[in-house]
Amino acid sequence: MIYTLTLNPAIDYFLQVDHFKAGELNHVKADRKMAGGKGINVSRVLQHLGLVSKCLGFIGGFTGEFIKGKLAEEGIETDFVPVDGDTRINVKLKSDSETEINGVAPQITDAQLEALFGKLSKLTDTDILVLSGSVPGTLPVTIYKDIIEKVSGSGVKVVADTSGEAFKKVVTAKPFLVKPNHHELGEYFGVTVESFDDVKKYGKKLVDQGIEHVIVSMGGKGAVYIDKDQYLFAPPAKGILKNSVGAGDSLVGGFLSEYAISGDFRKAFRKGAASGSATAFSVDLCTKEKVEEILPQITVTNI
Ligand SMILES: Nc1ncnc2c1ncn2[C@@H]1O[C@H](COP(=O)(O)OP(=O)(O)OP(=O)(O)O)[C@@H](O)[C@H]1O
Ligand SMILES: O=P(O)(O)OC[C@@]1(O)O[C@H](CO)[C@@H](O)[C@@H]1O
Repeated sequence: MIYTLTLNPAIDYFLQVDHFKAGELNHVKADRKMAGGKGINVSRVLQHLGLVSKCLGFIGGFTGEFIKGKLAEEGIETDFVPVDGDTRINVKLKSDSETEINGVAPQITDAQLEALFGKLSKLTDTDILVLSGSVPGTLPVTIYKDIIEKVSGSGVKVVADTSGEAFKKVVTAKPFLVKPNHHELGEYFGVTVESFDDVKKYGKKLVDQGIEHVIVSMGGKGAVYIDKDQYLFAPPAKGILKNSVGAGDSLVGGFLSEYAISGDFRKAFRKGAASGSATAFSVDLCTKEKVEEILPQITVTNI
């Protein structure tokens, strides 16, 4: 079973405003509320691509009820730890440019954290655990590292997709796979990562630190896969950008949808890249039909 852990889920509140002006009254032309948070997005993509997964994490309040309802409507399994406060709302403002304002997490108590550890202790070597997104302020920034250390005896494969300090800490626990974007990779090493050579150089440094598989996503420039033997490039598909929110999660979801079945990294990387582009060209996260339409455009090459 694939488990996704979203410590900090959100309602993603998309607002369309014509020519947004800061400091003035703006009227919304259209809006949309989605169940969001990186791990939840991975589970939704897996569901769209025909794979079962289970969402773990902390959820609370009226916003949490909304998210649970949306996931139930889609038939996605969940096993959240309830918390007292309201799960956050993240504003995704689409106007002449895209602006994101991500909300603040509710309080998480020691007992609630223990309840999560209890669930994670049941995972086995046939499972994959995806750790995705930001860490709520009331949890230690080492939490993903702590989780990997706690589950390491079980043989569960851990995928990590986070940023900032949490990424720095989780890397030291050597997850099976990490998926930074090129900005996050640069931030980790204190450099600017722009070119493919930069991505290869710094991605390989993560492999040398003991991470078996590294995927660096580069938005509209595609993605690079690195392990100890090879560098692979997946180009972006051609299309009209509708929504970049969740493209990275779709890459992870698409990758796992193939890897969990065939164990073939090259095929999985291709499917992940197609899924990322499919989401970029969709209003919501990618569908199976959209991914299949895009797959022929993605030829993975050794670079
Ligand atoms: N404009 C685009 N055109 C084509 N493909 C895209 C575009 N944007 C993203 N993709 C595809 O999706 C993948 C993931 O995108 P990106 O690098 O933006 O992820 P991210 O920064 O982790 O995003 P998020 O955090 O919003 O999920 C890219 O590697 C690429 O394959
Ligand atoms: O604040 P975090 O946890 O880093 O990111 C959360 C988030 O921006 O990431 C997802 C897209 O990847 C959205 O669904 C969600 O709003």
